[in-house]
Amino acid sequence: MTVISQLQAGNRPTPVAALEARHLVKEFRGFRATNDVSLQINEGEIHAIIGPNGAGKTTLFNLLSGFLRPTSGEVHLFGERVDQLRPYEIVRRGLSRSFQISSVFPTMTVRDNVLVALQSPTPLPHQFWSPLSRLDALGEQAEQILEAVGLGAAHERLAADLSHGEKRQLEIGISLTQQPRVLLLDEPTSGMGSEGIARVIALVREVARGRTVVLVEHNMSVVAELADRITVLQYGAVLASGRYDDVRQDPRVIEAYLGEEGH
Ligand SMILES: Nc1ncnc2c1ncn2[C@@H]1O[C@H](COP(=O)(O)OP(=O)(O)OP(=O)(O)O)[C@@H](O)[C@H]1O
Repeated sequence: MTVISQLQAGNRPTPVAALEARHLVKEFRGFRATNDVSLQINEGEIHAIIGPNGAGKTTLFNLLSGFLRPTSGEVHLFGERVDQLRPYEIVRRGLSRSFQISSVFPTMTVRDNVLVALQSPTPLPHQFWSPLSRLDALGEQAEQILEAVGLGAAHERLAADLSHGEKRQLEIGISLTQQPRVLLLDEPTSGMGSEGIARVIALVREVARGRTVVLVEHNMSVVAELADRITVLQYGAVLASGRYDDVRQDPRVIEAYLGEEGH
């Protein structure tokens, strides 16, 4: 390494870890679904977690968001250890997630779905019993969120009548009600056609402004479009982690996963 390159490397600002896994292990009756996973997700980045079916992506998401307690290891959110906290306590600290299985109430309107989420006791418990003026303010907030996720024109529709893609947009809107600094998205484009996928890519870019996004995603062109860095899981362990263009050339990754997809 030359002096100049050393200086350049030295001058690079140290990235701030938004979310960090340290030697995470999760065992289900002796089976290791998560096997010594350490990874750092930097503030402001879009980070994709990929891997073949059964590689442990959902389990890792559940560990990062407090829906599962690790067998061993730690999770840190902005430097604070959170792996022993309950999911709502983690939400209060700035992490929110969407689910592969829909969290939308089908018999309510799109707007009411967002309103209910805005009134949930997290992150501000005193909002639960709100005076009417407070509800007006929440109504405005709901409209802004719907606008942001591209559902501004759909607010009076029943959630059940939304297309699959629109439901995913609404789910992202619901996650945004908690004003997360870190947003976890579980397969945001699953089951979508190319038009829906293009819309979700644009939406994720939009919501990623000023926040950190971690997504589990099977569609490699979506990953290539969106991710600053990726982590590849295999058999519960990290196979590779880094910039997409570097990781996709890793022969182990090509063999384990990307090769299957013809990339
Ligand atoms: N609650 C559980 N009890 C027992 N085994 C489990 C449990 N949850 C997950 N597993 C196992 O852990 C492994 C990882 O599962 P996980 O759902 O995390 O993988 P994944 O990468 O998300 O898969 P997919 O891409 O198919 O959604 C699988 O072998 C699965 O059967």
